[in-house]
Amino acid sequence: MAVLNRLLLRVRARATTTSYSKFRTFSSPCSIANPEADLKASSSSSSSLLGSKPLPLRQDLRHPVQWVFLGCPGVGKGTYASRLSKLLHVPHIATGDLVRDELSSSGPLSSQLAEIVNQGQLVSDEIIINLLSKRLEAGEAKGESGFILDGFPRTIRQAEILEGVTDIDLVVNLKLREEALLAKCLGRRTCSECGGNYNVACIDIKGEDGSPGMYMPPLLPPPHCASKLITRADDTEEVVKERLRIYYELTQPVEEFYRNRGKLLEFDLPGGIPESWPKLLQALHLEDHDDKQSAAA
Ligand SMILES: Nc1ncnc2c1ncn2[C@@H]1O[C@H](COP(=O)(O)OP(=O)(O)O)[C@@H](O)[C@H]1O
Repeated sequence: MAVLNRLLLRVRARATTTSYSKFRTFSSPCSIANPEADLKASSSSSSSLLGSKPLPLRQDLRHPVQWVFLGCPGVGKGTYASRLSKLLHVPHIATGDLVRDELSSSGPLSSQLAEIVNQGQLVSDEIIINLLSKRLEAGEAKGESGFILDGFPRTIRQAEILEGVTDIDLVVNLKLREEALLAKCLGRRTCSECGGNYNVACIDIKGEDGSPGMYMPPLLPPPHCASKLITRADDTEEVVKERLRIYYELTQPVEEFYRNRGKLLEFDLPGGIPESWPKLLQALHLEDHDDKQSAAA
């Protein structure tokens, strides 16, 4: 990660340069252990890797992973990325959190960011790379290595920048039925004291015309958080719809970018956390991982 950060800093310094290919200087320490076995395993799960290259799964977990989580607003990227980061002992770096931290500070960017974020727009690549570099720098000082990125890259340009500075091992594309996304965003709550994330939405989609139903129970806060819940300013119906529109326009092409490189793992969430978590672990070949209970805590 130290190298990634140094390279991102160089990108930051040259934010106006259009070609980033010159920053491609090293490859990931992670290796593919058994792509053929992985191909078989994945064809029997709810996930699929549609790229032309062998599956980049079952990597050597003695090395820290370098993963990216993609998915629409409300799909649960933060929830699953954070659980996996505990399991794999790598930092979960969510650019949305970095933006919100900056927003709540009295820093010079704060009011400029508020306007952009509260309209559901993306902030500039320059600002995001700046925030990401700072976060990586701080992590490096603490001895962090590897990462699970959530919310970055969000545009083809960001994906090209990232591809130019490091080797991403795997991109997990979380997918959830469209009907559930808006409700999930509108139901999101955070405890203003402990930062715990909850969801008060109860998703109950009835199966019809051969399509299966889906039930996602609310994730309710414990009593000591219940009176301290806050809602994100950008989780209003109008803004969520705009964020979804922007996702389809600017971020969905990033799926194709990684699919073409054989790095994309498509994972359809079958329901709530109790149903989805074990299946996700299975798709990632982590079902036997020693620490999986602690990650769920
Ligand atoms: N990689 C990024 N590029 C540009 N803007 C970003 C990026 N990551 C986060 N943001 C800004 O932060 C906001 C919140 O991000 P996030 O929490 O990831 O939202 P979501 O729930 O829509 O996935 C985004 O709507 C956007 O304004």
